[in-house]
Amino acid sequence: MPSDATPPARAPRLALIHTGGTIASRPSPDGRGLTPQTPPTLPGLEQVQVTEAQPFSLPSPHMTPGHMGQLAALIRELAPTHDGVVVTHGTDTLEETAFALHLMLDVKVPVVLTGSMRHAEEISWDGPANLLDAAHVALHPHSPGRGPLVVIGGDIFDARTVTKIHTTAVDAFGGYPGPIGRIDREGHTPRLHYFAMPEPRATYHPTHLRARVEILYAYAGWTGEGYAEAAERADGLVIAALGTGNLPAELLPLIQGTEKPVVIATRTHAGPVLPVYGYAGGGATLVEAGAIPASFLNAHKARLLLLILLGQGLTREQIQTVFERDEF
Ligand SMILES: NC(=O)C[C@H](N)C(=O)O
Repeated sequence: MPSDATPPARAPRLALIHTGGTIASRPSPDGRGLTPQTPPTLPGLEQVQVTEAQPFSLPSPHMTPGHMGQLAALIRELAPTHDGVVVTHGTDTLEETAFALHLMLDVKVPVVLTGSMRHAEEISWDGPANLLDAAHVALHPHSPGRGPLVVIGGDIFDARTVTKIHTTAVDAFGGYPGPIGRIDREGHTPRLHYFAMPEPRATYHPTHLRARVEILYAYAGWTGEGYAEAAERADGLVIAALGTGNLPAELLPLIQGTEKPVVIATRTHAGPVLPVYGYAGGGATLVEAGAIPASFLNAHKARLLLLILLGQGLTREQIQTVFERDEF
């Protein structure tokens, strides 16, 4: 063989992990409604070597932090021998799994989550296009270093900010400030653009994911019903508070009396929690009472961060520092 002969480029290797969701669902034969049954087939990627795995097949409302930990372990195992990883997942809790992986995984190859809003027997079945887009994104040279990504309807989201914004629409995902990239196809050729450079991020290595963290949802007229019981049985609380992180006055003494970490997120769909109001229950008084602002994380992502930090054995003060410095 001549010495300058270049070996043939090897086929890209993609790990495709199925976990269930509508992308794997069909109407069940007994007429009970949609249930996960058959994982989708990846269309039109002949030159790619695909390894498939199905650690479980769940509707995503059945996902738990334990499943997320199992998925993270499987991705760690597959990543060294693959160029990219795609995870198919139900859309209801997809953002939670994406964020848990974001916090726990430091693999070098891109990890991309996708799902579908319509099932395989519907006319507008969006599974194949989302899966193909996700595979292209996972194997694209500009994708590494961005943490786990979510690809739906051609939009590429990061795990920190993505959220499900519609219960039925095909473009069901959004979040503030929006997609970090976009994938389209010119004929069969993918065209991918990112709108920003990758950023460094902190990862965590919890020894367990069993901490009990509960979410309480604030509303006008809440006088703290359910708070004492939740604070008693949980290891930490997250409150989906009002506006910039404010609560009715009755919550202030309850938070003052809680030793366990209490994180204040907002039920408002965009923007940070900021301790600016000084009336009883205003954000400034809650922080003074020891509550931890969730920055721009929604309540369910703040819950996962708190659960992971508790599982790593961090103290209340260390947890506060992670939230304060946006170390996620
Ligand atoms: N579109 C979907 O995947 C919704 C479904 N309920 C799930 O999350 O499993």
